[in-house]
Order: sequence, then structure tokens, then C-alpha cells
Amino acid sequence: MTLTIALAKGRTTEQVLPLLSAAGIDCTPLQEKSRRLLFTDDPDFHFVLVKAPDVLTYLNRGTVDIGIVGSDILEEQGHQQFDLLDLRTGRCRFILASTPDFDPYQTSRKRIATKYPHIAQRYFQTQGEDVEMIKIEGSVELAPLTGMADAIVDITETGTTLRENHLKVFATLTPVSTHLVVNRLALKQKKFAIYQLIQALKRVRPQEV
Ligand SMILES: Nc1ncnc2c1ncn2[C@@H]1O[C@H](COP(=O)(O)OP(=O)(O)OP(=O)(O)O)[C@@H](O)[C@H]1O
Ligand SMILES: O=P(O)(O)OC[C@H]1O[C@H](OP(=O)(O)OP(=O)(O)O)[C@H](O)[C@@H]1O
Repeated sequence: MTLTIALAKGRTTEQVLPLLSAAGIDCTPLQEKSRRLLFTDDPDFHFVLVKAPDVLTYLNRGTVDIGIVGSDILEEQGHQQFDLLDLRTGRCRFILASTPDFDPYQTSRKRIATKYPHIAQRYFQTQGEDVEMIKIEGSVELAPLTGMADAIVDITETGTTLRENHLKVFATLTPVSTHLVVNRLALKQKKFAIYQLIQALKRVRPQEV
């Protein structure tokens, strides 16, 4: 029985491939530097490489059985899916950051730049605040530096990007890591193969922190 897995390209895949290899899956074709997107060499595991926000689109349409993607994406898209395993890779966290002169108690409506408008909106709702959301696609740290926004909601791992852009963390929101999610029908039809994969990954994933 073949399991088809969508991997979020970039950091997520880079950090997950060693886990999949340790779980006994031959990832050599995926480790080669190439522009290939579809990997069907192994009869047991087929892989597709997609942009992180597209993982759930492939999963929810049943094109793939399993998705491997950051919990930042899962939280932002908020679809119904079976989130079966925290792979504990791709660890980072959501933060609220800005220039040091930012006043979290400013009386005017805050302008918040982010790649994650739903997560940011939910955070400010819990603070009882109505903010103006500015959705951007990257280089988020630039928004308060240029005056386009008062602050940002973004992810940080090492803190290097914040530091090099002289931004300060004003609040830490939720932790982020890579998760394995499963299509509802696949879980019924391929239960045993999925269960075996999860058990193998549980044995090799990093320790809980
Ligand atoms: N320091 C980090 N910064 C951003 N994402 C991280 C970090 N550490 C882990 N991640 C995870 O990696 C995913 C993003 O990976 P990556 O930055 O390679 O993709 P991308 O943002 O789509 O890439 P690009 O900006 O090159 O198009 C996030 O969804 C998150 O779960
Ligand atoms: O704390 P650090 O280890 O410095 O990592 C955080 C940075 O990484 C991400 O950006 P990414 O590399 O995805 O680039 P982007 O600006 O194009 O989104 C994130 O949006 C931060 O800018």
C-alpha cells in the first residue's frame, strides 16, 4: 500500500528528511539538489514538495494521504484535519515585536504587519484590542522600521533577524513546530500503514523540551 506525503518545501523538508531516513524511508532522491517536485521511486512512499500554505489544499482534496507542515500554517489556516504527531522539528515561536520606542498602550488603533493575519487577529482579540491588519508576504521586520506598521506578529527562531534589525520582543505568543496531519479518508483506508509510520517517527523524533 502506498502512502502519499506532501512535504512543505524549504526549512520544514530540510529538517524532516533526516527523521524520515532514520525511520527507515529511503530519502536519497529527495536529498539530491534538484528542481524535482514529485518522487515516486519508492513503492511504499510517494512524496510531493509543495509550498507550505498549499499542503492542506492537497490534503483536504485527498490528493495526498499525509501532510508534513509547520503548526504556524495549521493554526493560520484553521482547517479541520487530523493532527496526529508533533515531529518536534522546525521549532520556533510567534512573537509580537517592534522598535524599542513602540508603546504597547498607545491609544490610537495599532497597525500590525504579518504573514499570519488570523493568528495575529486572534491574539489581539484575547487582549480585547481591535487592530488594523496589514498582510505582507515576507521581510516582515521591515514594516515597523519603515513606519508602515506599529508592530509585527511573526515567527522567530534564533532571534538573529530581530536583533540585526534592532527590534524588541514585546510578547511571546505560541510555540511552533512541524506536525504530521492525515486525510480523514486515508486514515480509514490506510490505517495500519499510517500507524506504522507514526510509530517509527515517534521513535526517532527529538526529545520533548
Ligand atoms: N526561523 C524560522 N523562520 C521561519 N520559519 C521557520 C523557522 N524555523 C522553522 N520554521 C518553519 O519553517 C516554515 C517556513 O519555511 P521556509 O522559510 O523555508 O518557507 P517559506 O517561508 O515558504 O520560504 P520562502 O520565504 O523562501 O518562500 C514555517 O512554516 C515554520 O513552520
Ligand atoms: O529568528 P530567526 O532565526 O532570525 O528567524 C526568523 C526569520 O525567519 C523567517 O523569515 P524567512 O527566512 O522565512 O524569510 P521571509 O522574510 O522571506 O519570510 C521569519 O519571518 C523571520 O524573519
